[in-house]
Amino acid sequence: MSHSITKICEDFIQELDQAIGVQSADSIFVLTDDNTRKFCLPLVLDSTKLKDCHIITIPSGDENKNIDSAVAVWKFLSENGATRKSLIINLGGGVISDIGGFVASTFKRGMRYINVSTTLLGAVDAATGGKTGINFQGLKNEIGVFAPAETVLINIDFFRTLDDANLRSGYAEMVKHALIDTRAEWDNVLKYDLDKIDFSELKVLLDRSIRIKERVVEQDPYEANIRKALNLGHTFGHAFESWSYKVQRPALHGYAIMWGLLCELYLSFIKLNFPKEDLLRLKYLMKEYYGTFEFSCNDYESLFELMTHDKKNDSKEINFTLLADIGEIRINQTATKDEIFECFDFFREG
Ligand SMILES: NC(=O)c1ccc[n+]([C@@H]2O[C@H](COP(=O)([O-])OP(=O)(O)OC[C@H]3O[C@@H](n4cnc5c(N)ncnc54)[C@H](O)[C@@H]3O)[C@@H](O)[C@H]2O)c1
Ligand SMILES: O=C(O)C(=O)C[C@@H](O)[C@H](O)[C@H](O)COP(=O)(O)O
Ligand SMILES: [Zn+2]
Repeated sequence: MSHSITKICEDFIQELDQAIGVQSADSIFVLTDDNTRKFCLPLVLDSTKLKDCHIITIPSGDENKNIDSAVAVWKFLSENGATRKSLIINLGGGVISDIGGFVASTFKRGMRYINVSTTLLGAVDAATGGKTGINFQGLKNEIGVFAPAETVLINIDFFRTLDDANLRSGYAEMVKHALIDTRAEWDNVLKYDLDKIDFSELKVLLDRSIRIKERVVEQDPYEANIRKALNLGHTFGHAFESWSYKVQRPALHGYAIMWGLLCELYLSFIKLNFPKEDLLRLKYLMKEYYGTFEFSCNDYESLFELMTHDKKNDSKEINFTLLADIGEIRINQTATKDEIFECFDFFREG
């Protein structure tokens, strides 16, 4: 699998025109959700390359990252003459790039796609690296394929219409990237002031954060080994996220991952001696900006059951990526049910 370079654009329309131009597509489909149709599409349509494009819109939100949305997009492509030489432009956050990438890579066994990431989370993480897919039966990304975008374009200006919650959600994946990288990057990311969003500072951090992901994906595109580092926080995090929809208290992906990171750094602390002061720094950040997720000990079994579906698992054991220190990645770690429940206790202690 070859990897595209993710670009933070200086002149977005010029870069978009160029990215579309090199594809020589026979027709172009722009996939949006309700919000990106309203906030982002008008700017994108300034591209002369898009004057005859088809626009497909699906409802926003992770609850719509499902087979019904995929079917709606496949149907639209089929009824509007899409061929293998057509191009999809995914204009949106992680939900749009995950579904759009999945639909593109399966329609007629594969058409090309470009991600134009309009959320911080999409820009720092989801749009890059070729993981595509949909949720299924209450499980995150249960169905999907690895299929990279031709190009990933980021226009920081799109982030200006994001609310604080979605900025924080994206920042959580930047925290994850810093944790698997270096202490210097961890310090830099923690210094960023979430109370006063400065977009030019964010751009510098974002660029470095994307490169952390790109370096990992380059080494192991199909997650056979080191790419599992990018899943730090997700064994617990995806269980929290799935559970949040079950109990009708939906949590944004990045919030669930921040909660998952706290549990997994605690597990790292008890099993690998991860530094307590860094665990507490993360706990402080979480409490200040992400709040907590309420559940009781009666819910432990259900959360545990969700963790048994993690894609990193290869037997009856649950697979974690843990850290011995900042940047000291230990993949393929396991934990007993008692240890996992101890993490839930620690999380609920507040
Ligand atoms: N494939 C991967 O490697 C990968 C990595 C991380 C996360 N993900 C997936 O990404 C998804 C989360 O991504 P997300 O946080 O971008 O979610 P999202 O795509 O749902 O976007 C969040 C919200 O912001 C709205 N929005 C998007 N752009 C906007 C803009 N510019 N202005 C105003 N509103 C805007 C959306 O409509 C939505 O309501 C999850 O499904 C997660 O599983 C995938
Ligand atoms: O790119 C990766 O690899 C990741 O794990 C990035 C994660 O942030 C992302 O949430 C991903 O979708 C999780 O994948 P999954 O394989 O655990 O479903
Ligand atoms: Zn994630």
